[in-house]
Amino acid sequence: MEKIRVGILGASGYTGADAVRLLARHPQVEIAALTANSHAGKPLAEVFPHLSMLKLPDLVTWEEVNWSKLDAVFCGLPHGTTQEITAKVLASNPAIKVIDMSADFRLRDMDTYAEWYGGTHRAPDLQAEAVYGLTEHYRDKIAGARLIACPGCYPTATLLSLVPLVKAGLVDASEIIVDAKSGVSGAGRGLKQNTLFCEAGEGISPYSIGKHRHAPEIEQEIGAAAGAGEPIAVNFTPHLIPMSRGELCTSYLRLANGATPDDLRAALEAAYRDEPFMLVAKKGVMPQTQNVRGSNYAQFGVFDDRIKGRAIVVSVIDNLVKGSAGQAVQNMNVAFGLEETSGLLQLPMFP
Ligand SMILES: NC(=O)C1=CN([C@@H]2O[C@H](COP(=O)(O)OP(=O)(O)OC[C@H]3O[C@@H](n4cnc5c(N)ncnc54)[C@H](OP(=O)(O)O)[C@@H]3O)[C@@H](O)[C@H]2O)C=CC1
Ligand SMILES: CC(=O)N[C@@H](CCC(=O)OP(=O)(O)O)C(=O)O
Repeated sequence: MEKIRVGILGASGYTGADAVRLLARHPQVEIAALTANSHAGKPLAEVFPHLSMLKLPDLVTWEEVNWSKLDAVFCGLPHGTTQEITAKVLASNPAIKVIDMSADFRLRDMDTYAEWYGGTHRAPDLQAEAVYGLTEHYRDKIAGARLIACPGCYPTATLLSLVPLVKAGLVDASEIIVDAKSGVSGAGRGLKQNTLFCEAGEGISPYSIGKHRHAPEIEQEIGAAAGAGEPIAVNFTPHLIPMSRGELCTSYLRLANGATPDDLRAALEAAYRDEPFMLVAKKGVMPQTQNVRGSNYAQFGVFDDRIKGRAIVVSVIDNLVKGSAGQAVQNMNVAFGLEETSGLLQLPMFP
């Protein structure tokens, strides 16, 4: 079988670089193009010395890429920039499969997109075409898709733990509280004051309280799991914590239809029995980010709440792997009919 020729847009960023790291060892992939913005013209090894052992094309601007020579494109670009670039890529080569790691194509409702991303979408036809790339729950659609919108890292961690519970009617979808923590790489490589060592180290800080753009994304998918007409409300608060990668989301849930926390754990075990990357912790075992660091695994734990009728679910992922580049590679594998775990079986790094 001929190798899939892949281009990675935004290879000088964190998600792009992690896509390079994974795809460089993928047996069915050839990395044929890498793009950057301010770093265009450099070898990737100059930006990321940890990848210096790889033979790779130099970084170029996306305008310099010959799309006719590619089969798949991974986009690790800032949201807002991806929609126009994707429209040009697909106009130039309609056969390319685009696997987008940005937020540009995740929200299906145009008004919701405009409200949370500050304006009208500039490629509405593509937004309508895009398939939400939460692999474990949209595998059939991803298999036939040309444009895959990979979920945000927080929605990935949250939805993987909650969708099976909502689908089974075990929790009240109108009262979900998600308390989320992310390592600093979640904010990208660009310089931002709050991610400086002096400001992010030695402390933990919430941000976007009550108004983070991942809340409507999580609600969209909880709504899809609950079914039309069901009331949905997700309270979502993210925090920045001083570690480079990893994400932990704690969901506080009201039980429904007489369910117990043990029923929730059993539902997750049943939903994910045959899933290669989903780990449901045994009763009493605490999920922690170190258990999945550097890997495409997600781990979930279900706990009793002291308060009757409630339960607490904890999920962990690596934001740059299952939360972006790894899930993107998993989606490419599904879209091209490859073994879904291909290139993704690295074990977590510990300590
Ligand atoms: N970090 C994370 O954990 C996650 C991020 N995401 C999403 O993935 C996308 C990329 O994130 P991340 O890798 O963290 O971001 P980074 O800031 O680390 O990287 C952004 C990349 O985009 C390039 N770029 C910036 N502006 C432009 C432009 N106008 N035109 C073309 N290229 C441009 C940069 O090039 P250069 O450096 O050369 O200027 C760089 O390669 C974002 O949409 C983010 O929201 C999704 C899930 C998780
Ligand atoms: C720590 C941090 O800043 N995280 C980012 C989320 C990163 C991500 O997965 O989301 P998108 O792909 O939607 O950007 C944030 O809260 O905006």
